[in-house]
Amino acid sequence: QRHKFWETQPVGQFKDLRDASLSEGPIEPPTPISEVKQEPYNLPNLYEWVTCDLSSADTCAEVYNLLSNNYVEDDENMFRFNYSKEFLQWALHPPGYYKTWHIGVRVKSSKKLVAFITGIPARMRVRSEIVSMAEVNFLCVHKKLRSKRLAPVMIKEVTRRVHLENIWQAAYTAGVVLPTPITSCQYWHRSLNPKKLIDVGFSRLGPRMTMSRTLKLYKLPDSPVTPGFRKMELRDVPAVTRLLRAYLLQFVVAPDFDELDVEHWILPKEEVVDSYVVESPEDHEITDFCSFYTLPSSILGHPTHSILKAAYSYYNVATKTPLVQLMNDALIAAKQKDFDVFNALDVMHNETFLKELKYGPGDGKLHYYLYNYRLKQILRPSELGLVLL
Ligand SMILES: CCCCCCCCCCCCCC(=O)CSCCNC(=O)CCNC(=O)[C@H](O)C(C)(C)COP(=O)(O)OP(=O)(O)OC[C@H]1O[C@@H](n2cnc3c(N)ncnc32)[C@H](O)[C@@H]1OP(=O)(O)O
Ligand SMILES: CCOC(=O)c1cnc2ccc(OC)cc2c1SCCC#N
Repeated sequence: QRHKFWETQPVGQFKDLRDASLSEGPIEPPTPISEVKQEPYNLPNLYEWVTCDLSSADTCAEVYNLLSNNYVEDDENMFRFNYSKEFLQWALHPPGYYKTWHIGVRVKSSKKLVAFITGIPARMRVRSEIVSMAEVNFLCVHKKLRSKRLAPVMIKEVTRRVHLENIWQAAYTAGVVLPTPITSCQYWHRSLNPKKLIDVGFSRLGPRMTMSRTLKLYKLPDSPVTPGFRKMELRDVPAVTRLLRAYLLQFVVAPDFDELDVEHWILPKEEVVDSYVVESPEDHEITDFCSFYTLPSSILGHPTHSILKAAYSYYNVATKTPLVQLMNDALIAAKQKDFDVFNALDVMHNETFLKELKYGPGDGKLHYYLYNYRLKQILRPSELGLVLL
């Protein structure tokens, strides 16, 4: 199919896939900042660019409402992601962020926010290369303005603003297939509240299964079983950083986190991100950690249920505790916090525990992309060490 916009972009093109002569690395060289377009791209007349300051409660509320009503829905329109305001501030204010990369489009007359796209800076490792990238996310055009080719303008504008900071690569995910995924991952879901998932129509009672038999199947202990399993604290940041950096080295693409990054991305934040460490009772060494983030979804058109409370597996490292036991404790911790479902992608070592812990495969796929960086061949999900929000 024709990708009229994406065919113009420095991304792996489908026709290149069989051309083994193409080398791995940047597709286009950087250009001098003076040659980067200095002024914003043209929008259709009725609209204007705005930089969204997420530290402003009013602007954050406008962004929240736009996404809450117009962001990603599953193919059956059963759910729509409902990122919270606190989550958006966390996701968009990492160390070194640029306010100018939080880009909105308003209607000139009414000042209504009708489109949004964001970038955050990230130091990424691709094989043995450390590459400064933008992580692009939260691309959203109001439902009433779809199919007007606004998305390519949003993408070109965030690209321009990233170029102005002398960054030439990006990473992003999408549920849609675009030129060209570096890998395609599968979502897996572990029921924590099977009755609610059946009520909303996501799950169905298995054949020869009663509701009570189903509840029993997914029942978990009341508290984590691993000795020394506790909430992560600020004092654990150095140890968790060491564990995570060593663990991520085995993957082809992974973030190059330092202690400041770990403090921002992994330290627990109420209703945003939860993380636990295993502190060995003998020598108080931190041997393992697990983490998950909170991303609720609106349940569309249900008479009694309006919100699905979903936890998403984030970064997990097990060096002494079996990974399956660590991840079962994560399930137990999430159930204690009243989550309805625990979701995980088949990235990193996740496929080693999914079936044993009673995850079921989802029907959606998540494709990962790099902008202006070619990989010689597509990766297996287990070669990917990156989770985007
Ligand atoms: C060096 C720095 C570089 C930084 C930039 C890096 C790249 C960052 C790239 C962005 C990464 C975002 C990651 C992210 O946020 C996570 S993926 C979530 C994207 N958002 C949603 O799905 C929300 C609901 N949908 C919408 O708001 C609209 O449908 C959107 C805005 C998605 C498209 O609006 P529309 O009104 O439905 O469509 P037109 O305006 O008429 O435009 C059609 C063109 O847009 C292409 N399209 C459609 N969906 C796309 C998607 N998810 N990524 C990229 N491209 C996408 C499509 O292929 C076509 O191009 P083609 O003709 O070539 O095929
Ligand atoms: C019960 C299992 O499904 C989800 O948790 C869920 C929730 N909200 C969504 C909103 C938009 C959406 O659009 C793709 C999917 C979901 C999904 S399934 C894929 C995410 C995961 N895991």
